[in-house]
Amino acid sequence: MVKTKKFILEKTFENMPKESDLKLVEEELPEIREGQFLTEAVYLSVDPYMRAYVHKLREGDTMIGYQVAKIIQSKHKEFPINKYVIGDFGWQTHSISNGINTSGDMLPYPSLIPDIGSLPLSLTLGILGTTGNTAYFGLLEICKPTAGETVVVSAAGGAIGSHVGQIAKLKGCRVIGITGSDQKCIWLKSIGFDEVINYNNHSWRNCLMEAVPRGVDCYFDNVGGEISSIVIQHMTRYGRVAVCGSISSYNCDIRHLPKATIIQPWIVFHQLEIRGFVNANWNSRWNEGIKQNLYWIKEGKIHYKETITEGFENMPKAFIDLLNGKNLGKAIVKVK
Ligand SMILES: NC(=O)C1=CN([C@@H]2O[C@H](COP(=O)(O)OP(=O)(O)OC[C@H]3O[C@@H](n4cnc5c(N)ncnc54)[C@H](OP(=O)(O)O)[C@@H]3O)[C@@H](O)[C@H]2O)C=CC1
Ligand SMILES: C/C=C/C(C)=O
Repeated sequence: MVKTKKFILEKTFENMPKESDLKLVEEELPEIREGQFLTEAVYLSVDPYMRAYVHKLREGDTMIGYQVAKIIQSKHKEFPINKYVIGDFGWQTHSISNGINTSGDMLPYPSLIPDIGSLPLSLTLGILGTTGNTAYFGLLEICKPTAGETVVVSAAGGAIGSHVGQIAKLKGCRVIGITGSDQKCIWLKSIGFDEVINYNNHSWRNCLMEAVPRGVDCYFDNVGGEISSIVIQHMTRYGRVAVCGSISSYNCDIRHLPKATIIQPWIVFHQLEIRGFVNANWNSRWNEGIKQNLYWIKEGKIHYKETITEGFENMPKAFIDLLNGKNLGKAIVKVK
């Protein structure tokens, strides 16, 4: 009999989650049946959507999330023992799966991890997985940047933002990142961003104006709220906005969202295209994104960082750290 450890939602989050909202419990798993396999988690992904989607959970439910896991028992011919799998197994150490996605978000998981050579398996949760493909398809298919254009990306020091900026540079664009700390600004400059603005600096709006003298052609929006309203006011005619996320609102009760500057006049008179998207939109091209990002990493054209927290029991801390902006690049928990 195998025991799993898992985090359940003890208390629905109010504003910023607290560690006490989550409870670590143990549960005995049954023997696997024909068509099932048993996994042991190696890396857990730590993502903002866990906060945004938590309203779909009831108290007592296992927290949602993706992980890289090793198959330790199998009665499923497509998921053999000792292989590694990416699965929507939630915040738990051991899981039984029948190979079918149960989270309902339509990403192509569970699936065996792709061949990434000697690179760390954790990358398949980040730059060689969902965040990598979100950056790749969101930027190229919605913003459609062309050489010489100005691209702004918010949450630039995070997993998706840092990747978006580098792809835009590869396409010949001028790239401005907006992020929340000087340490992140320094790293982003070192990997090729033309300008990086710390939104915690009170003069950040002026810095943005100076950084985009010809206006913003493309905005990759990870944060929403006032930062995005300000960027959108600086867009050029026919500018394109890819709305990837709105993390500035995730900790707010939907009835008490912060007010942001009205942007409709700029949308109308500059004839902007603003489009939201979810990464699963490109499921049919999923491997194309992975292959391209792998190629860029191997060629040294794209750089990445991971913030790895050790220990399954530290998952709540890693999650709260992410919401507080403490991660540089992709946030991951290493189980052992
Ligand atoms: N549409 C889709 O298919 C997907 C969308 N997403 C979305 O993409 C965005 C980025 O995700 P991801 O790269 O995984 O996460 P990140 O690695 O970017 O981590 C989140 C970052 O957001 C920033 N942040 C937190 N609170 C605020 C705030 N109030 N205002 C501004 N910035 C804030 C912090 O950095 P800082 O120091 O800069 O404040 C933090 O590090 C999120 O909005 C997420 O929900 C993610 C996956 C798929
Ligand atoms: C599909 C992921 C969405 C967010 C909001 O993170």
